[in-house]
Amino acid sequence: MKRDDQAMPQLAALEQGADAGVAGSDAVLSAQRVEKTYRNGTRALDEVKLEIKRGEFVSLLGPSGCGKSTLLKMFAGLEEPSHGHIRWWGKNLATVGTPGHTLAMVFQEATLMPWASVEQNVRLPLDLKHMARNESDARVRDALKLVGLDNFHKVLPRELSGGMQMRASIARALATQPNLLLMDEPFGALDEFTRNRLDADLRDIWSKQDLTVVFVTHSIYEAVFLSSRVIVMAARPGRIIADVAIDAPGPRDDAFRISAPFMQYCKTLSDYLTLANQGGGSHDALDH
Ligand SMILES: Nc1ncnc2c1ncn2[C@@H]1O[C@H](COP(=O)(O)OP(=O)(O)OP(=O)(O)O)[C@@H](O)[C@H]1O
Repeated sequence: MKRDDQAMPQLAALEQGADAGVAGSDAVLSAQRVEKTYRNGTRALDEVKLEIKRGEFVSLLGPSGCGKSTLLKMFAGLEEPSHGHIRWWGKNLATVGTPGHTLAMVFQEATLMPWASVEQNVRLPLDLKHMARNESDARVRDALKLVGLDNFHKVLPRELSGGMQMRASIARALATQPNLLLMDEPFGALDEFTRNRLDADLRDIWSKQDLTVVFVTHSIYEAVFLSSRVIVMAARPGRIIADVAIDAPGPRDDAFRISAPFMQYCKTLSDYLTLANQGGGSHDALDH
């Protein structure tokens, strides 16, 4: 496919990053020529090269089956690459969990214990670490406040709406004070209004903390609203076809959702997704 680096500067940047090879000192995550073939022969990922820096909010966007969840699971250490390797803070998985190098994952389902209160659910990972009660009390209180559930400590999950259950799930992750938060389509099952509110709150939480986020989504609008950078993937085999910086000035609020830059970014990502759905974009760019 013909390429035009003038029209698609982000692609040139993507390739520079990939060619740099060794992750920079502020790299939280780096995937170096990562491939994944499952036991049944499905080639889920092909030569993924990606570096994510401290403080970025990166969305993985692409059609069903392009390997977004597979890549996220590898970032969480839940799957191993068939080839290539992943580095966390420039090191191997053994460093994860050391101070300043902690990660947490939020899944599409809230996965709360139904018999336990919100507070007990959020405390669970801290109890598993045998954290002193006064410290875990403070962490649970702060995390529930951050997600807007301060008045719901004693409530059972079934008494909460889907959006509030997801808030509790995010609080459970935040209570561990992660430096890296991996989120696999956490708001995909929610109605649009609730999803927009949670997106706005998540963006707010991210902006106030030393937090790097990798977020899987199918939604162009959600990706543009949330992200500092969107990675577009295509399927069969799963691969990265574009790396788009979302450099929108000003606050990301409801006005941003109807602004000209927002629409322009959506158009750019939509063009890439069309290319992905047509089976194009083999580690390469859209023709303009
Ligand atoms: N455990 C597995 N064993 C075999 N194949 C798998 C496994 N997990 C995923 N796959 C396949 O790997 C490919 C990528 O799947 P993955 O779930 O990573 O894609 P995705 O982009 O997250 O899709 P979706 O948006 O539908 O969740 C798909 O073809 C999928 O069927």
